[in-house]
Amino acid sequence: MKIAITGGGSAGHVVPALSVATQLAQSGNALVFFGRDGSIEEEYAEKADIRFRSVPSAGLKRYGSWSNLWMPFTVLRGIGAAWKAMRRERPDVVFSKGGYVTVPVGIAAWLCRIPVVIHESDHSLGLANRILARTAARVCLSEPARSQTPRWLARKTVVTGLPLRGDLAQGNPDRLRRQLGIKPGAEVLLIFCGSSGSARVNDAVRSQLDQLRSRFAVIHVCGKGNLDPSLGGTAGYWQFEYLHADMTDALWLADLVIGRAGATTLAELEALGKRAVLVPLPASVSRGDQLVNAEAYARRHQGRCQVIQDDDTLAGGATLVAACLRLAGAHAGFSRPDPEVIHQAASRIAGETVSAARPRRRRTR
Ligand SMILES: CC(=O)N[C@H]1[C@@H](OP(=O)(O)OP(=O)(O)OC[C@H]2O[C@@H](n3ccc(=O)[nH]c3=O)[C@H](O)[C@@H]2O)O[C@H](CO)[C@@H](O)[C@@H]1O
Repeated sequence: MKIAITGGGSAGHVVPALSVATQLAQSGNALVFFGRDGSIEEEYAEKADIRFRSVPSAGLKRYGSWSNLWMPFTVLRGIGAAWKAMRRERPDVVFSKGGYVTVPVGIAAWLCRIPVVIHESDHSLGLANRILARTAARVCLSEPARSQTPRWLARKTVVTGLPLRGDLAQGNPDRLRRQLGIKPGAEVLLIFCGSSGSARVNDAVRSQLDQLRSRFAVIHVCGKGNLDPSLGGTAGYWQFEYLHADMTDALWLADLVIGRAGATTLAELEALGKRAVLVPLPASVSRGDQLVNAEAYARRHQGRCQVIQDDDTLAGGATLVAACLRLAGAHAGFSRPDPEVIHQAASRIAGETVSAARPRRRRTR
């Protein structure tokens, strides 16, 4: 069977999309990835050796931008490009993980009568998924989204869970510890804010670096273009723009994590039983899903998670340090994840995708 995968804009969509893709490839399906040129999804598809088709797309900027005026035209151009590519590729089904690039791809698939299976990770459907849900053959949900889904969708929803990164069960923290030269027994603080980093959290961390270094070995993943060269060589502090293959080892190695509250990140922290200080993305620049994610996570992990708002309290970083120190002594409770559990959601979604495929008609010459 040939299956098209789409999803992108940020690793929170791309990492789970690739976990599903891996399951589909392992059962012998041919894959093609639809995403934006020069995007994070293209980078990941290339690394996974999946053929890539580029589709122009644009998302709605929530903070009122002139570029919103062009957005409908770009999406129309994207639908045209995706339609042409669909006609050429003739996939049997499309799996769509979310992100604005999925809108033109999903609409083109619908025009070509190719079934689309979508997945939502957050508590409520994102804008792209809200658009595609009407025509989708199936809507897969991670557990939290179940109660928030509109009734008219119930007929085609399936609770599958959130597909975790495929290598999450195979962390090798000692390898990374040795590579960085972190002393055995040192408490490790990992800071990463989703896939793109956060200038505000970076500033808060760097303004309190001495305090943090006095207690932790600090691994700071700060996002593209956010390295601070003046801090290069600082003892007990390692900065990275982004971690690819090393990400799982870093998650395993961490005793405590400072992060945003993207659903994919939280699912990883939960699977590994990590303590966390969460700074959810505020509603002023998002639909507010991270605020709900963070609150629910903190409720489930009382005493092991603290939520700090991304407002004036974050500035200066003192609250961040206080939260880290408070959680530093908490019970570690690292859980070695069961590989079967790690792959469960991805394999369920792969199953849903295959079963939603249209029956192949014999080609007439
Ligand atoms: C700004 C925005 O729209 N954020 C959304 C986006 O999150 P976003 O893509 O920012 O991030 P998530 O936190 O959900 O996931 C990040 C993923 O990137 C990986 N990673 C991160 C840094 C790094 O250096 N290397 C690396 O591999 C993490 O391990 C994780 O798998 O999708 C999520 C899942 O739908 C949503 O909940 C978020 O609200």
